[in-house]
Amino acid sequence: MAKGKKVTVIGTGNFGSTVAFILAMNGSCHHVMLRGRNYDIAKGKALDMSQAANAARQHTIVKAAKGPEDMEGSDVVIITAGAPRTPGMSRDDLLFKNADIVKCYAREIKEYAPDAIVIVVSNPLDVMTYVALKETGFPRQRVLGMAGILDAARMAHFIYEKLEYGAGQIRATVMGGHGDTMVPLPKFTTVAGVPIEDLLDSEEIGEIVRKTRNGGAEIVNLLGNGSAYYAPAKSTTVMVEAILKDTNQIHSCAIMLKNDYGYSDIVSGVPVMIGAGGAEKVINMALKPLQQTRFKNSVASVQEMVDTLYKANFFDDDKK
Ligand SMILES: NC(=O)c1ccc[n+]([C@@H]2O[C@H](COP(=O)([O-])OP(=O)(O)OC[C@H]3O[C@@H](n4cnc5c(N)ncnc54)[C@H](O)[C@@H]3O)[C@@H](O)[C@H]2O)c1
Repeated sequence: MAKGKKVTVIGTGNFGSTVAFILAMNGSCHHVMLRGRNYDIAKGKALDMSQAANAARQHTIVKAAKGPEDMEGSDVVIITAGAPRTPGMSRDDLLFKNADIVKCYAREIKEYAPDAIVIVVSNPLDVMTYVALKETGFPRQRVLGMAGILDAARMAHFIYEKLEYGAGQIRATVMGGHGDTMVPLPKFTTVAGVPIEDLLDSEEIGEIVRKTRNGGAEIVNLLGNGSAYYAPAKSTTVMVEAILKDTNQIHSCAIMLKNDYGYSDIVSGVPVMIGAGGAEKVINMALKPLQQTRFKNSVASVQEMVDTLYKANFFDDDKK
């Protein structure tokens, strides 16, 4: 009998719990394994979600992992564990703290789920994806970061706010790193196939681009404690389902670049065809000179953080 699909979610905070819940509600896979620091909390959430799956008439069973060995047989592993930035903590402090967390879980994945496709969501996203790739030693096809789908969804929302029509029909495209230097691409954005450049003037589009870049921070400021998780979690499950269903659809994801857009050995967000093998293909689009410059700046900001890790001898294999 063919085995059912299994997805492990590492981290049972807001993001991890919501990802697991959506997978259970959609019946996206047979098993969801929740791996958290506190087994009782993971178990309580797993029971709650399994019971919700029954209410939703879905077959998905959610379980709590007692240890890393419970990741065995995972088709997909999602890393959501990450410490929040606390008062007095510098950006670099957070970088090292989360890099340590991702390193630790990446090594567990390498040992216990060596065939899995890894999706990283912990921030700073592009650097954490880089760390997961280096520490698992997996091919780049099997280590992806989630950000572009979320950033595109945010851009689509702000376009809808401006137009007041077309909700659900807006296809936005965002490239580059997940942060202030992300590159929203109005040129590749449409409403039911109509280019937004035909529907909005350049000032309106500029405002949408600024709002998209600030989309995460806006929610952080409103919540006062913690960051967004509904749209991020939904965006992550889009990637998981593309893998499990082998859709070969194109989504913007963070991936190690290999002669893509003129860059290599650095992670950034680009359009990727996702299927059963993970990133089946990177799609190289023709960018305008201004878009090329913005993408270059975005790559440079990720490179700076990666260089900080190398300078501190963070990687055991410290030859770059
Ligand atoms: N990629 C994106 O677009 C995106 C969007 C939103 C949030 N995020 C990131 O996702 C991550 C999780 O967000 P959240 O809202 O779930 O946060 P949260 O605070 O609700 O949960 C964090 C989780 O990480 C675990 N954790 C914290 N420190 C740990 C440590 N030292 N070792 C092991 N586990 C540890 C916690 O136990 C908890 O399960 C954060 O890094 C956040 O910045 C990314």
